[in-house]
Amino acid sequence: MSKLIIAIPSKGRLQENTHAFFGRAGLKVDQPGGARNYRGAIKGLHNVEIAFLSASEIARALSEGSVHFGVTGLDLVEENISDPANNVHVVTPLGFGPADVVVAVPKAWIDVESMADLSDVASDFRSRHGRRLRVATKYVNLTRAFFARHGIADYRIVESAGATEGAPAAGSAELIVDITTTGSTLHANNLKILADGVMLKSQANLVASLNADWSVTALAAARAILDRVAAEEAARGIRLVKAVVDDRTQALRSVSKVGAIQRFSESDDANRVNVLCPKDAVADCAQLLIEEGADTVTVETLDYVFSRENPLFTPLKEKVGG
Ligand SMILES: Nc1ncnc2c1ncn2[C@@H]1O[C@H](COP(=O)(O)OP(=O)(O)OP(=O)(O)O)[C@@H](O)[C@H]1O
Ligand SMILES: O=P(O)(O)OC[C@H]1O[C@H](OP(=O)(O)OP(=O)(O)O)[C@H](O)[C@@H]1O
Ligand SMILES: [Mg+2]
Repeated sequence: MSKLIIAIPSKGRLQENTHAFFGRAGLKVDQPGGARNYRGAIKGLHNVEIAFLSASEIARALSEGSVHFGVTGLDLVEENISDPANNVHVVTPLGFGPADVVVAVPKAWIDVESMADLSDVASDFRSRHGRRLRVATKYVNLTRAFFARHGIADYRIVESAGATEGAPAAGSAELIVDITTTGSTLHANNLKILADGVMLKSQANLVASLNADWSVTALAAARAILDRVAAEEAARGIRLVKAVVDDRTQALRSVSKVGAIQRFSESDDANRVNVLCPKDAVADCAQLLIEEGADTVTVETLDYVFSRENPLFTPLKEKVGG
């Protein structure tokens, strides 16, 4: 029996939000011995083991199949995993860690605004200087693919491990490809993003490895985790709306137009309605119920909405067999 292994960021900007994400799903990540212990557990789930890794190590572990699930940035999935479509399955985006991978050039290049302009500069540069334009980046694979798509071949990649934005000023490259969120690092280094130079819009994702050992035990644990995650996700978009109306059947028909549905049959009071309503339609739903005779309509937020069909688990199960 092999446990389900989940890799979560041990440091960096995704760490805190990852703990919060599992917490919202009612899953408490335990790191016995504190931040220096690289193995942990989830309280109450005995067939789950947590591996604490850096965000880029998580992408590699998913690719190898040494972990079943990982939380990491889409940029790292696309950069560090060859043929991601056949090696990993993106379970769900997590709504945090937004960042764009972009092509940025010195602001002083006033007539370079697009990838087409850059293409011209690259050819000119080569004939004028007898060497190729240098692009500093750690996103080597993403850069190659993106530049090829724009027909740019006259360039050379200078691999950069950190402080990439400093490369043009330091003279080690002419332009860069890097990740940005607020843009303040680019701005501080007098760089601008090309108009069509956004290569990838990234955020943190829950990702499954297709190469891991998906034993019956691991798959059952995955289902338990994804049930909670899906239930929490569903609850965030839904409100419980309650009212007493003149005619329940007619009221339910009316609110079904805004997507509200009755989930529980009430035998006690023939005029009471309890409906689950999409969050954005709550005001319309309340209005319709008042038209159906309600004096008061109350709206409650929910912690979880569990369903027999799990939209996160079903596609995973299809991919890993089981
Ligand atoms: N402003 C940002 N800059 C860089 N990365 C960001 C930003 N916002 C979100 N991210 C995401 O966080 C991921 C990890 O970045 P972070 O710098 O936190 O990790 P790290 O601790 O440097 O990890 P590693 O040592 O593996 O590089 C990025 O790959 C990206 O997906
Ligand atoms: O657009 P901004 O909001 O300014 O953020 C972008 C910067 O943040 C990241 O560096 P990080 O701080 O992670 O340092 P690192 O390169 O050492 O990982 C990234 O590599 C950029 O340099
Ligand atoms: Mg970083």
